[in-house]
Amino acid sequence: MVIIRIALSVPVDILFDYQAEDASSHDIGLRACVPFGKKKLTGIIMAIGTETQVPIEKLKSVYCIFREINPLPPALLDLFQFCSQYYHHPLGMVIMNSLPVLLRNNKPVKLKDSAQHPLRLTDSGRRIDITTIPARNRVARRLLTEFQNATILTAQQIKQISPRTSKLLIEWKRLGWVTEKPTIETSPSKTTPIPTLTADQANAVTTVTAELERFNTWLLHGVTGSGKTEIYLRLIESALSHDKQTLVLIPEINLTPQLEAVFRARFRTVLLINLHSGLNDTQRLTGWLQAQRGEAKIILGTRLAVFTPLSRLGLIIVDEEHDSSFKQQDGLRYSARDLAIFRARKTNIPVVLGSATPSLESYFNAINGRYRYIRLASRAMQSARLPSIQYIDTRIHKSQAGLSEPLLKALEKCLANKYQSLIFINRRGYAPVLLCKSCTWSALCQRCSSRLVVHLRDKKLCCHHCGHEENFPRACPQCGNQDIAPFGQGTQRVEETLRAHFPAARILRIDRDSTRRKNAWKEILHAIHTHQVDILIGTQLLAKGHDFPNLSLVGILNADTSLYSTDFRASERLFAQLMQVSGRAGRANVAGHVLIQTEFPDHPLYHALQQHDYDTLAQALLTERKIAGFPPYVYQALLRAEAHSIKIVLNFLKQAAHLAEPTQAIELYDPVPAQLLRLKGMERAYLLIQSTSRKQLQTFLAEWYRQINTLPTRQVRWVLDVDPIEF
Ligand SMILES: Nc1ncnc2c1ncn2[C@@H]1O[C@H](COP(=O)(O)OP(=O)(O)OP(=O)(O)O)[C@@H](O)[C@H]1O
Ligand SMILES: [Zn+2]
Repeated sequence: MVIIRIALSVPVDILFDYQAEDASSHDIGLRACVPFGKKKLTGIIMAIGTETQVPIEKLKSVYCIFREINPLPPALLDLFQFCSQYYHHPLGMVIMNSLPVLLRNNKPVKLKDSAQHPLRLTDSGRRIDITTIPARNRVARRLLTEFQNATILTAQQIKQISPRTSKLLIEWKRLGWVTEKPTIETSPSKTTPIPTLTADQANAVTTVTAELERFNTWLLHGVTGSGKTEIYLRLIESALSHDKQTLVLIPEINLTPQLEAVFRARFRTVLLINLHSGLNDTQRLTGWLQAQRGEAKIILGTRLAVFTPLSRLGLIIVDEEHDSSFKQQDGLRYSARDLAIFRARKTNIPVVLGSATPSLESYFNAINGRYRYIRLASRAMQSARLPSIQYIDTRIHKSQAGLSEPLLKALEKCLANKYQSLIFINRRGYAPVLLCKSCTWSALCQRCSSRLVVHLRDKKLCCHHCGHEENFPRACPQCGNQDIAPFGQGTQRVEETLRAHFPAARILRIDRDSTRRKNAWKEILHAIHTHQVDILIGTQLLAKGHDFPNLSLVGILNADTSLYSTDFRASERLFAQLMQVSGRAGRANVAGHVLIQTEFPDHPLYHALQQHDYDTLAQALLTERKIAGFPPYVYQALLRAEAHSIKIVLNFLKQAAHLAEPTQAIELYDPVPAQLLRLKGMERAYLLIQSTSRKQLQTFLAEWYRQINTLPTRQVRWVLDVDPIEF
């Protein structure tokens, strides 16, 4: 009897056995559809055997095994296993949630488009003069133009240009203009000039390339504008020359257009896919399959892309490795950066973590020799220097609507010089709220323990935690006072003030609202690069990764709000963020200046920032952490729980704590309510567990997880959060 053992997306961490006479060991990693209770479910075959614990009369037969696409490779199955064990999350849920939606349902994959090979423009195709095609052949003209821009087009992309191209393409293939043959031609295109590496860059490239064949975690710590992207390009080029794939992980979908354009321009003949969260189901499946088949050579993506099957993986790059977006904040709370390191180790290939402001964890590992450490101390462009940083003491310089006189003066000067400037508003824990000054009533969200944020433009109050929206009240609901006004500076308020002050300036506000539309980012970036904008106003979205050559002045508002936070990571984050946003200034031929409004100009964090001195601050923070017993000196996990009332939650956590058998190596703390107690109508609390030994913590968690699962938890939702970064 042949038994297949399947991982299904159900909240119990076991494999399920089914009979499947036609199965063989080649089927491991394939999808199979099986009966499950009254339902049909599709899961992944993890093992094949001849024996089962299930009584024969209860053993059911598989409906079918889907063999139209290749099985998930063993290395990927290893990654899933590790992920499930390390984060204590059911294996089937780990796997199924990482797969493209079209692979999760009970149907075979329709391979019509995704199976077709992408087409590549040949040299003779490139030489065709577009004007030789009659103007009335609009489809032909558009298609050729697209090919001449991108060189490689997938079936999907071609279909988007026009659904009526098949005849045309048959003809073009016959003429030798396009071909299905993949190329491993890796010589970079001649059209974009390739810079000569700086000494620091050259050193980085040589050092890593010398060890492309084996696992190492490299921390590439280069100041803002030091040209880390160029290093990535050279490393990718090396990987390509061995016909290997590179996985590039980035924190934000907003950063992809810029990076994608740079990569495409450099590697015109190579298939690059972009697996971000904005794709539709078919696009995602297509890219995923091209990656699995090894056709896509460069895979660019956010967090989830770490789970892409890659048959010829040779290099992983994690850009902006310090960014908290790499950690998933619900469900399976994985860190894509940490999984990338695991994956690289298993595959025996290098993983490069790049940042101007490494996380303290990575920095700690680098100075201890666990990671290999590469530093880039200066900016890549000869003319570029790190910006000058100055503080505006807001106790002396009073401000109008948040903007002080010296900052307004500096903006004026920048405008006169025709340079761009950026006003950055630190939003963390600070946004404009509606306040009644006579009775101190403020507008609260009904479902979360948070204040509603004022959106001036559409006269709405919004909850930034659950998305709830309501209209402005006419008067204070508590005392009837009609004079209720927004309090605090949001991006919209600052925009209004600046517009009034500089009526001729072209001002662009960038926040979640203004970037939601499809292609919004592409248009914004285009506007900035073609200098259709004088002043940018934005929040965290603008802080990272961008390269705007003409940006000279950065003004920072509300930084102080994070200085004295209770979160032990607040200083690290604030420093990273300020260094990143300051780093947008003066990256090319214009000098950069940064002005920070603060009430605490003498704070050590600001001192370090002014000196661009990452090390002094990092060392100081590490010392603090060591004394206080915080990561990276200990390893942490949270048991997070939520229910309709905090009493139920705390009760559950106490029961769970009771089940635990802490050893000497494990510290178990009392349950505490979360800082944001109510979220989307649920009340939340957590319990902290920590240990100086990661291994012991894991052993403890595995046993404890098993026991918590035996508790009656009908009213409670709970999850283990390993290596939590938010409390
Ligand atoms: N060797 C070089 N010679 C001249 N210019 C270079 C060189 N390398 C990179 N540059 C240019 O320097 C600028 C900054 O490079 P890049 O955006 O890669 O910096 P970065 O290290 O990623 O910085 P950040 O961490 O701030 O994102 C870019 O405009 C890039 O084209
Ligand atoms: Zn809410």
